[in-house]
Amino acid sequence: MGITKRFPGVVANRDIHLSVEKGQIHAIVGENGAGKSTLMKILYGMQKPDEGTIAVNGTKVSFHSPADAINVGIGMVHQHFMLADNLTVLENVILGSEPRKGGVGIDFGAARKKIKEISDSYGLGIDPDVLVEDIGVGTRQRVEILKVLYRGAKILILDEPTAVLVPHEVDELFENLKGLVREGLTIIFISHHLDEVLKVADAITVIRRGTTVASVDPASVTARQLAELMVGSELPSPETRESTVTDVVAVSVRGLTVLSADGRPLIDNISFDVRKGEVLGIAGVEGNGQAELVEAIMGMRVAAGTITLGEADISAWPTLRRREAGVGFIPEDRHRHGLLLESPLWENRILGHQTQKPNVKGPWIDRKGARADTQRIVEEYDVRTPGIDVKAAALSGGNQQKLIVGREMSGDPVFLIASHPTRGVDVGAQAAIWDHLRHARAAGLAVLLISADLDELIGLSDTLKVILRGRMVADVDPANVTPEELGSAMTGAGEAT
Ligand SMILES: Nc1ncnc2c1ncn2[C@@H]1O[C@H](COP(=O)(O)OP(=O)(O)OP(=O)(O)O)[C@@H](O)[C@H]1O
Repeated sequence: MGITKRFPGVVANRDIHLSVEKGQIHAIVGENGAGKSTLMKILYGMQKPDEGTIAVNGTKVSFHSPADAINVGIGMVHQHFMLADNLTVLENVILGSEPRKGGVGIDFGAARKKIKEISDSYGLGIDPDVLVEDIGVGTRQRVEILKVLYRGAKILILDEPTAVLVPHEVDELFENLKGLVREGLTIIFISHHLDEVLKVADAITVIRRGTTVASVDPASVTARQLAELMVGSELPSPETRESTVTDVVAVSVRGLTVLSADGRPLIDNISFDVRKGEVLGIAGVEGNGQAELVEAIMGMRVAAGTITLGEADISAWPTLRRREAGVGFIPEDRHRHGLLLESPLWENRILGHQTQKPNVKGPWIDRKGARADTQRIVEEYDVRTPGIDVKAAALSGGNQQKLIVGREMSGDPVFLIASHPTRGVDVGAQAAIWDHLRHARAAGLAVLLISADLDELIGLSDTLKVILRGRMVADVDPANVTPEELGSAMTGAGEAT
């Protein structure tokens, strides 16, 4: 009640009132920077509010750390899974809260029994003894949920839980969530996917500019009305109408192969062309080689095969030289590869572009040029920030993403690798990014698009390929495929063997 949280120059939460009923699925929606994550971090003890109170089951609580939140039954499932691949499900689940046997040693038997009980009673279908590296994305997410339940959570906070799932996994997740609330648990989740919110939520709270602006009954609103409540704009569509594909090959990849440390092919003999004015979409369940493909093309990973940009064989070039030759890169992990979180926005504008205009004049960094161009990106891409001197860490996730997209589309790249370009951005910003991509494409940009948002992938792509276990296994016509059909192709259903 009355939660307020200030950061220098911003009020992230202003007198927020949120009341979540036990046994319900409660969705939190709002545009980028509205204050959703801040509110969830406060509820999970990661941040302290400046004002306001939290009550759980009628009792006022005060959190100093997530441990305090867990103690009163609040658990959080983060968007980025935090599981160790080389451990089993059981080892991952008990990590940090291992049951002890007689004071020494871990009581694996007790842990296994408890995991089985939780899995059975909520229908999660989890085998405690498999290695995490051998299970798919949907199962990993259920393991994350189980991990939180194992610690006694009765209220689960999920941050954009469907971002990495294919359609049938989304349906499964929703079934699981419904099962959890039937057993009396409570779910709070953040999502930018309004149609999904309407499908699964019992109640919706809309946050705008730091404060709660509406509590909505999902049965009585449409996705369009919800979008209007959030951002005051209409729901966009990614659809690309006219083709701008030319005959000129911008990028040609031949026989690209990437091996793992133990010699397994992560990318197996992949070849394709991207022509000027073409968006080549790659559909695949996360972890099927997309990351390695992109890193190989960017020169961040050793690979066999050839990559030709225009007339030049760039296969042996370092990353910076590839960028200088006109390759733009919107990375999947914006924190690891996209931004220096502790540096101000204008320095982040220079990152990866430190040898290019407007960031340099002769041999020197041109601070004035970089600052002016950062200001331009902030305006053109609607990056909500108190200024260009704040640290990148101070921006909300969606606004960080807009900054990266703006930077990578600057300087007229000839080839853009866009990995999940609109992940975490709200519907309004998504429409703006789609427009920028379409314009650049019409002007001749070649784009390699990787996205878990299948509507986006189908809508923007001129050509669409499916990647599975490091190989391109199918070509799909984006004009005639539904997200459900594409989802099945991605999981290998119907794959000719
Ligand atoms: N550590 C921080 N320091 C300074 N400002 C911050 C910090 N964290 C968040 N903010 C600011 O608080 C506001 C709310 O951010 P928050 O991350 O809660 O938004 P959000 O609704 O989760 O957005 P998104 O959908 O983009 O993830 C934003 O203006 C953001 O810039």
